[in-house]
Parts: sequence; structure tokens; C-alpha cells
Amino acid sequence: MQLPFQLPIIDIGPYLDPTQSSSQERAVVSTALHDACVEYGFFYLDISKYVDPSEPEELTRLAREFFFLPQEEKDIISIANQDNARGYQRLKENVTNGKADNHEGIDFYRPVENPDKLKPLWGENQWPSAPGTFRQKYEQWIEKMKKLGIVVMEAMADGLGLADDDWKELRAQVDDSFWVMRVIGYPPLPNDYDGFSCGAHKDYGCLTLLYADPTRSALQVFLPKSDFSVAEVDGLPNENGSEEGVWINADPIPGCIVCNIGEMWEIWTNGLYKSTLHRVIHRGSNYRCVPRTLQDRFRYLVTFSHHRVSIPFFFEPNFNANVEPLAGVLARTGHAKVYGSVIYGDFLLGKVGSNFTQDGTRSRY
Ligand SMILES: O=C(O)CCC(=O)C(=O)O
Ligand SMILES: [Fe+2]
Repeated sequence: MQLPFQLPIIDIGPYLDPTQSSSQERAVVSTALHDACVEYGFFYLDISKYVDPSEPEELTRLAREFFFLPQEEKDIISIANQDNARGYQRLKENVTNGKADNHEGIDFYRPVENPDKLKPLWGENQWPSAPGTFRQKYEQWIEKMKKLGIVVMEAMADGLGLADDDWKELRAQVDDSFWVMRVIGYPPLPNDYDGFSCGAHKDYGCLTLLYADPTRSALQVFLPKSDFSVAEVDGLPNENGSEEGVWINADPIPGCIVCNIGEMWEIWTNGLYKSTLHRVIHRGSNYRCVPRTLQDRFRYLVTFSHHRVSIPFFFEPNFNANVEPLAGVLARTGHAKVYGSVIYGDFLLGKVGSNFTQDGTRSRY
């Protein structure tokens, strides 16, 4: 019998404090990262030595409280108030592959000096005033994920066999990450819905560090091969064109986040690492988190108990980073450059600045 496929689990522990680990222990981690990026572009990162589970659990509880607010209160921080990027987007306002995604969410970006809401991406983050501790808790998470991003980058540089100087050059492209954090609420997808919870896409940046609540069978990853068992998804169209492969579930694992690489890694490695298609189909079932008061509990059970919450943190290059195939990788593989260079900020503006559909909804990918 074929066992269901599972993405590799990589414990980042040895890289958290290299003075406390041996070079062999670190080599196990960096080799595993390299193999996972060549093979899948996706892996689980065991961060149990870095984060107490209560911390992200609290974040999903705060997100639920926010999404549970009346629509007009959520609209107070609409992206329309600012630069059309920072803030809240209603259910179905985001569009992927021409179809409205069945989710709502709040986006935060690295703050900028001299904010200007008329300039794409250059506005100010809009923090909800309720729940009261939202901002403080999420800002702590941002700091943690920024540090983790650099740690994973260093481990990946080792996995690629980069010399010290090459790592310093790469580090200088990500040491002031133009990060994005998204807090997403997914109500269950109606059976007859023409679309997805989040349509198939590749992430366009560097590293996605995704914490999601314990809901299973929601996030799916496309593996362009056919020797794995498949997660059956009845009646849903393929979104992978004519490419051979299977969609597998990337269910949450306690103590781990799901990690995937974006298109910038594809450029740095001249195509050796590929960013991978993924999507969310949340039919809604097995996660419950019930409010305390009776009245709220009733409303919640009727409307909200099956909401899935996920918090992707996109650890991206610096806004001005000039991203191109790394000399160390070209030298090692002996391959000619097949990717050109991009300034990350220009690339990002191209993605989010002009991605509006005719009815004013926004397409992120
Ligand atoms: O919610 C998820 O599990 C994934 C979300 C995602 O892929 C994205 O926002 O880019
Ligand atoms: Fe994604």
C-alpha cells in the first residue's frame, strides 16, 4: 500500500545558536534544506526550539476575534483608505486566476520612511483597534519571523555551498527585508462555489513562513510528478494546466510552520530551486474555538466555527535589492545564466501595483 506523501520536516534548531551546535548538526539541516528546495520548494520547518506554541495560537485567536467583528468595523481599516495594499480586504475582494478567493484578510508591510498613501505600497499599516492587544502581539511575531528569515537564509546559503563572501553578498540583499504579513480568514467554501479559498499561485518573493491553525485538508501543494498518492478533491478543476502531477495536502504539524520559496530564490539559483504552485480549499470542518458568552457563542456557532485562520509571513528581499543568479551557484553548477536580474521593489510593484481587475478587486499573483 502506498503511504500518503508528506513533505520533509527540518528542525532549524542547530542554526538558532550556532555556538551551541556542531558543524555536522548544521550540515544535516542545510543539506535537508537544499534537497527539499530542489525537490519540492516546500518543507516543514520545526521551530519548536524557537517559538512557544501558545504565541501563534494567541495570534489566531486575535485574528478570529477581528474577523468576528461586524463588517462595518472591519471596513474601517480597508485597503482603500491607504495605498490599496496595506489594510483589510473583504471576503472575495482578492482575485486569483480571474476568480474571487473565498477569504478575507489584513495585509501589513514593512513600514516606510515618508509614507504617502497615493503611492502604491507606500502608505501606512492600518492596525485594528480591537482586539486591543492585536498590534502588540503581531509586532512581536514580525520581529521573530524577521530573525527566523535570516537564520533560514544562512542555512540555505550553506546548503548551496556558498562561500562566506557570497553569503555576505546575499545577506546584504535581505538584511532589511521588505516583509509582508498577511492575516487570513477562510470561511468554509460553499459546495457550488466557482473558485477556491485561495486559487493556485506561486509566491513571488523569497521565503514564506506560514503559521496556520490546526485545520486539516486546506492547504494543497502541487508536486509535478505522479508517483505519490493524491488528495482527492471531488469536482474541482485542475489548476495546473497540462502539467503532470498531484496535489498533496500540507496539513499543519504541531511545532512546525510550513515554509516555501518564492520566485526570487528561483532567480538566485538560476532555476535550481523552483517556487511551487499551491492553493487553499477549505471545506470547513474540524477546528473549533468557541467564544465565552452565550449570545456570542450562538452567533459564532452558526456563522463562524469553521473559519480557518492562517498567518503567512513573507520574508522578502530588501526593496532595493538587485536579485540575479548568484556567482557561487553559477560557478558550482557550471551553467550559463538563464535568469536576468530584477530590482525586487520594481518586481513587487509590478505584481501588486497594477493588479486590479475591472470591478476594482485586486489580484495578488
Ligand atoms: O492560507 C494558506 O495556507 C496559504 C496562503 C497563501 O498561499 C498566500 O497567501 O500566499
Ligand atoms: Fe502563497
